[in-house]
Amino acid sequence: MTKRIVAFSRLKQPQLDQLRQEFHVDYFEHLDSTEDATFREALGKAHGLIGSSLKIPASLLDAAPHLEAIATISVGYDNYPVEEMTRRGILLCNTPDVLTETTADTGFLLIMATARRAIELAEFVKRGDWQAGIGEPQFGSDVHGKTLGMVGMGRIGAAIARRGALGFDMKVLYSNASPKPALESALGAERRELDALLAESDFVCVTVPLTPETEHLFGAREFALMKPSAIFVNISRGKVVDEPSLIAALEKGEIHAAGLDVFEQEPLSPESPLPHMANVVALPHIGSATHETRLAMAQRAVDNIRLVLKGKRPISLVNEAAWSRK
Ligand SMILES: NC(=O)c1ccc[n+]([C@@H]2O[C@H](COP(=O)([O-])OP(=O)(O)OC[C@H]3O[C@@H](n4cnc5c(N)ncnc54)[C@H](O)[C@@H]3O)[C@@H](O)[C@H]2O)c1
Ligand SMILES: O=C(O)[C@H](O)CO
Repeated sequence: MTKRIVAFSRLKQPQLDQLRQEFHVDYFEHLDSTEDATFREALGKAHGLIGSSLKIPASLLDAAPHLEAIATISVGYDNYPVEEMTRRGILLCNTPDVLTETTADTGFLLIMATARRAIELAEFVKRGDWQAGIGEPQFGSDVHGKTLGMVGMGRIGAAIARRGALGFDMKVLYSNASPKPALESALGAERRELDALLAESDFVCVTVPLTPETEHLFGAREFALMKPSAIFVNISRGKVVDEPSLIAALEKGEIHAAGLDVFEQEPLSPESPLPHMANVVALPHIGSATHETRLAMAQRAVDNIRLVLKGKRPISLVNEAAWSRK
């Protein structure tokens, strides 16, 4: 029997062809909702599911009685019902490593663009406002030599810290679930409790996953602990931040500026004050969005699902417990 895969995100033709050589593929290039009737019908026969950027509720698993694995084209997996998948023996595979450096580049882009006001001042030139030499009203803040506070020192956190310490001579502080002695020796990084890190850092950069523990980790209390000159950068997930508290902190001058790739609601509503604030750089969740990296992520997801459906261990597995039950 040929196994069946439902693909619910855009894949390149060679990747689709690769899947089609071994499996029957129901391909939904643009799927807006898991309520779509044709999608649900295909899911009823599917052994594998591959895609990204869609919330998969636990109840959807009832519509997929033959499902063996989901391969998400992302490292983050907060929009999947991991516990319920494990209970049912369904594997969840993700795409770590292949996107680490690109996402770290985007994190550092936010640090630089926000500190040096690059977007705001590029708009100033575009509007024709550059009429004379620039002066203090256009000055930014230095990045080199400052203190970088990493909240989350995993793959992406470490890659941003490395850029800061080795490329920009920054002092690196970090808060992480476990100590990182190798990074302490290599980068001179120092571990801090979150409150101390917030009080000491010039840049606070968030790279934790979204979990019940990290949801709204940043609220009014945390922003009040930061320096008035601090720049806050979020490259992880929007829900790690209580957005009204961030907006209030920026408005009151409790912190100086913010660089944001992710938001509580995506796409960000045009009604949100954030993209209209001069001291905010807002990007549309492009952490990993380069041609090279998105291709590598999709290929990793394709490789993961092919392996699982052939009875082999995937390259990147989130729920080990589901594998050990096989
Ligand atoms: N903006 C984007 O496009 C984009 C791209 C890739 C990843 N991400 C996000 O970045 C996250 C991190 O990716 P990664 O590959 O670095 O993951 P990772 O698992 O390697 O690193 C996460 C780190 O956070 C730490 N952590 C967890 N809870 C914490 C807490 N409460 N306080 C301090 N540290 C805590 C963990 O110990 C771990 O070291 C992903 O889960 C995803 O949500 C966003
Ligand atoms: O988690 C991830 O991989 C990124 O957010 C891209 O979707």
